[in-house]
This record gives sequence, structure tokens and C-alpha cells, in this order.
Amino acid sequence: PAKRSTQDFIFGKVIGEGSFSTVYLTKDVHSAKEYAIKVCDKRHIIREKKTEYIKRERDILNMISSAGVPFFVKLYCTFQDNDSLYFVLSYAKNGELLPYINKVGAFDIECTRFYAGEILQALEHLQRLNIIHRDLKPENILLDEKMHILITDFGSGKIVKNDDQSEDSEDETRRRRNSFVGTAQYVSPELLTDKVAHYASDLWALGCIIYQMISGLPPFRARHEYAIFQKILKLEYEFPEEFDSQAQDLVQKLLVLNCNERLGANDKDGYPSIKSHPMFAGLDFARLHLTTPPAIS
Ligand SMILES: NC(=O)Nc1ccc2c(c1)=C(Cc1cc(-c3cccc(C(=O)NCCN4CCCCC4)c3)c[nH]1)C(=O)N=2
Repeated sequence: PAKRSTQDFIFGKVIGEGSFSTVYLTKDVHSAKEYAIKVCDKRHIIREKKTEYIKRERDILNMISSAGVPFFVKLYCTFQDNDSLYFVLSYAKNGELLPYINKVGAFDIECTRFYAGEILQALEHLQRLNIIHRDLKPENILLDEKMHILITDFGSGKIVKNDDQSEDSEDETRRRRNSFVGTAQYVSPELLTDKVAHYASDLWALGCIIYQMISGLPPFRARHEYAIFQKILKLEYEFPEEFDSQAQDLVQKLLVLNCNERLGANDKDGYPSIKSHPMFAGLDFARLHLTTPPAIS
């Protein structure tokens, strides 16, 4: 196909903002289809030495789009001009999951089971593709027009080489320089201490998101980031009264400081030990993307 350019799209409202990018709702002038275009500022990326992150995001999005799995934004094409890089991505008509949690205050257990199940399915696909998201949070979980999830923002993602999560000395040197951590409320203890992410780092974030869907707030909260980090490292959080007991059991098995002892941490080929948890009893994971999501109310 011919290389696209900004002339092929009508740019609409801003629907997302990042430190190096802005996301616009756009319409393809030829097909009238709606897309999200992520516009990345070249000079800013180069100045902040983030070119490797942008290349990795493009590579991960290509891997996911080629795999043809549900639950992720698709990358349709990329192009560039003198100032910017352009990623043409899926448009998620219903935006981020977070405003829905804030709007209803707390999901009922059926909604929590459904959306936790879709996120778990998505994490299984990532594990099988040897990808760690590293910044999973409700703002990066979008909702399409049928209210199914579309996970986005792989700008912090990691491709695990030959299924070995350990690191070589070059990786270790880079890691010590690597100031990356995810978003405070959802970052795992191992990313705060030894700066090495594991597949189980995304399972920690899943635990935080399940807690938030039920209680309305993330488990580790404080006025300042440093205080949040302290609470995470001390596993300092509580369950509100009336928190569903099966969900509480699952969250407690995911929010484990030692990433190797987290439920699912040692699973190969997906997360069977999490899928078999009583909280997901009766959920048909393979058909989730084909079923009508429960109304969020
Ligand atoms: N960092 C990134 O990669 N960011 C991306 C990437 C791809 C992408 C992306 C972000 C998208 C973000 C997005 C944002 C929105 C959006 C923005 C503003 C308002 C709304 C909106 O009002 N939706 C209706 C849902 N409301 C939500 C709150 C409760 C009532 C109903 C949606 C729709 N899609 C998108 O559609 N596709």
C-alpha cells in the first residue's frame, strides 16, 4: 500500500496526551473510517533520548497487530514528516476505563469478573508474545463501541528475549541507568527496587485494578509519589468492609511482594492458576470477546 501522510486524514479533537505525544481523533478521507492518530514530537524524543522507547512501542504494536488477538489497539500504519512520527491506531469510542470506575464509584462483582477476565486474557496474549506492558492502569485500558477492552500505550513495554527474564551485564548496566518506573499507584515492588520487570509485574497491576474496580480507588494511595512507593514496599493497604471475599482472596494472591510467589508467576503458556481461581468460576474466557459485556451501572 502507498505510504500515507497527514493529507490522508482529517484531524479532529485531542483524545489523549502523553509526555512526547498527542493523540487525535481522525477520519480517513478515503474510507471515512475513524482512527486515533498518535503524533510523536521528534525533537522532544531525541532531546530526551527516548528513541529506543518509541521504536520498541512500534515493534510491540506490530507484534500484537500481526498476532490478530483481541483486547489491544491495532496499529494500522505509521508515517512521518520533518517534525513528527505518526501512529495510526484503533479508535476506542468509549474512551478509558477510569472514568467509568469514577462515574459508578464501584463495579458490581459481575462487571468486575468480566473486565478482570478480559484483562487476564489480554495478559495471556502478551505472555505468549513475550511482552511485558509495565505500565498497565485504568487509563491505558480503553473501551471500544461494544464496551470490550482495548489495551494501549506500549511506550514502556518490554520484549522478553528468548523467554529469559534474567538480564545480561549490558542489560544490567542499562538498567542501573534506567530511571523507568510505571505509574506510581500500579508499579510493582520489583520495578521500584531492582528495576527489573517480570511478566508478574503486570499481574501486580491486575491486582491493583481489580481492587480499584470494586472499591473505586487504587489500593496504594498517598498525597505524594514517594509515600505511595513506601506503602507498596511495605504492602501497606487495607480492604474496605463489604469487599467481595473471593475478589479479596484473588487480590491478596496477586499483591505479593516477591514476584515469584505471585499467583500465576510460574505459569507457562498463559495463566491457568489465575483462571482457575473461584472468582472466575463459570467465566468462558475464550468467548469473552464474543459476548455482550454486562452493563456498567
Ligand atoms: N498513549 C496511547 O497510546 N494512547 C492512545 C492510543 C490509541 C487510542 C487512544 C489513546 C484512544 C483514546 C480515546 C479517548 C476517547 C475519549 C476522549 C474523551 C471523551 C470520550 C468520551 O466521552 N467517551 C464516552 C464515554 N464516557 C466516559 C465516562 C462515563 C460516561 C461516558 C472518549 C476515546 N478514545 C483511542 O481511542 N485510541
